[in-house]
Amino acid sequence: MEKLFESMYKLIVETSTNLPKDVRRAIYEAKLKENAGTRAAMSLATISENIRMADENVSPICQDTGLPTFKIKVPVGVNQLKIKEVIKEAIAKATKDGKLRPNSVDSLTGENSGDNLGEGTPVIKFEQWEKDYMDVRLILKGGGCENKNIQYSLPCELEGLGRAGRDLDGIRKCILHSVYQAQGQGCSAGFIGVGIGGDRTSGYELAKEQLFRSVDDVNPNEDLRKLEEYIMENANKLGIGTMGFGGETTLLGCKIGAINRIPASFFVSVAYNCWAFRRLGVYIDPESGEITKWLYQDGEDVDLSNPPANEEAAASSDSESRVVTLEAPITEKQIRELKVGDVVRINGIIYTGRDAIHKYLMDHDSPVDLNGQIIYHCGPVMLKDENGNWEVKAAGPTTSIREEPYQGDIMKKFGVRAVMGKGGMGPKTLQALKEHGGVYLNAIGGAAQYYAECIKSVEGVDLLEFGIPEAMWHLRVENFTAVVTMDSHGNSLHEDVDKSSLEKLAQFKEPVFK
Ligand SMILES: O=C(O)C[C@H](O)C(=O)O
Ligand code: SF4
Repeated sequence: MEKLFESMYKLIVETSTNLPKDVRRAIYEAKLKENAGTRAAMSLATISENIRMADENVSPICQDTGLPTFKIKVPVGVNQLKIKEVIKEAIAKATKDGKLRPNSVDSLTGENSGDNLGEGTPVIKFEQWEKDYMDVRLILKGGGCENKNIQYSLPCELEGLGRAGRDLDGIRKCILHSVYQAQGQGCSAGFIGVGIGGDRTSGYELAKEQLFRSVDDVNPNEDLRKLEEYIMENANKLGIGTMGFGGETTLLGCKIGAINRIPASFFVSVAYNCWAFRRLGVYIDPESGEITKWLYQDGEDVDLSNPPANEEAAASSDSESRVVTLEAPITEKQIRELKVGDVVRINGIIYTGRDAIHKYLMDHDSPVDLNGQIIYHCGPVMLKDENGNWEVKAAGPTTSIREEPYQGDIMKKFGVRAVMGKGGMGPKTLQALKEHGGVYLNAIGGAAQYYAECIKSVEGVDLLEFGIPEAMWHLRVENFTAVVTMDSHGNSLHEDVDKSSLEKLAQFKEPVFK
């Protein structure tokens, strides 16, 4: 198996940088459905451009590597311990090469291991089979969408939908609800894997297993096939859309599996995956360790640049949008002029800050003067070049709602005028934006290459002891584009989309599957 290391390294790099063909086709279909000039069309154009750039740069599609998870089938007698060792080496090398973000963090101390290895990381699961080759699959599922996974215990009461009973119709309601509750926070439009039955653990396992099905396969179980079709058709009527900006496509794929349960339990488990659905697979010759076939790469190759990604035209033809240039330090007057729907282009310095920084700033001084500044919720992939200078390899936004308990207080304490991330924030932040004079800017989640290109230099870093993703990076940007989705006048696009999608959800209250 002397070629196994090379094969595993290739699988990891391809999975992180090259979106599979079946996923590309689903995104292409979504693009065709959106009207030119809408925020959804503009976001999908950015996403498409990002996919192209990741390919070209052989760099991560999204900065979040997730918890790399391998599912491996081996012929009887193949040494699984050896395979595990080789995979770990390949993961460490891919991290060192900037193809993965160091993402393995000690849960108690917060220390980042730096190489994606540690207790429980990566996840490697084996099964034996009768075939004479190995099947190795890898999924890189990021944290934002992982946090939107949900498990229902039937019977239950669901917002908008009422009672969900222990039958196919109750399952239908849970799945629709799972899409509603994710809103844009898991970087919609998403793919869902649903597991019916099992216990809390095996139910989630089954849900994740569904994500390894090809997007365009057909469920062999007739009831589940009908349910998958129903969900695809109707979840897309919720109007959540790309990034939760509203639009025609909210869901790109739905795969459902069922296993037995015990009489007292009835779980419906949903694994939500963002549009950056990075999962690939290979067949491996167990003698040489060589790749004999790539999976998910059959079928038509779509051209995602078609229709062309003309963002400028899209932004200006949207009657709601004006384009405003921002450069810190920003005054309260400038901020109060911004309204939900405005497109901003940022030039100058922005500072990253995510979970560790927000917690830290609550009871410490800031290492830099944040008065009038912009905080970017982002945990980038960074590498040092041969001269010892930091280079940005990927830098899309992270889910902002995690900072909800801190954000308003921090803006007021330090005079921050704008925070940028994705998925929006809640009522506490909205209130603070109003009182203090601030805005929330929504960048396109997962567009890590697209934004990395807007970063012209790394001017400094503080609190690097928190690890690369959690440090405060000082970034000089040019034409960094985002949309105002919460303003200083009490308006929130996220609140509006949540409300209208809940109303739409209620239209699915009546039984469909008897
Ligand atoms: O950790 C990140 O960079 C982002 C995360 O995947 C998220 O969606 O919030
Ligand atoms: S930032 Fe968005 S696209 Fe990237 S892993 Fe998180 S949920 Fe997925």
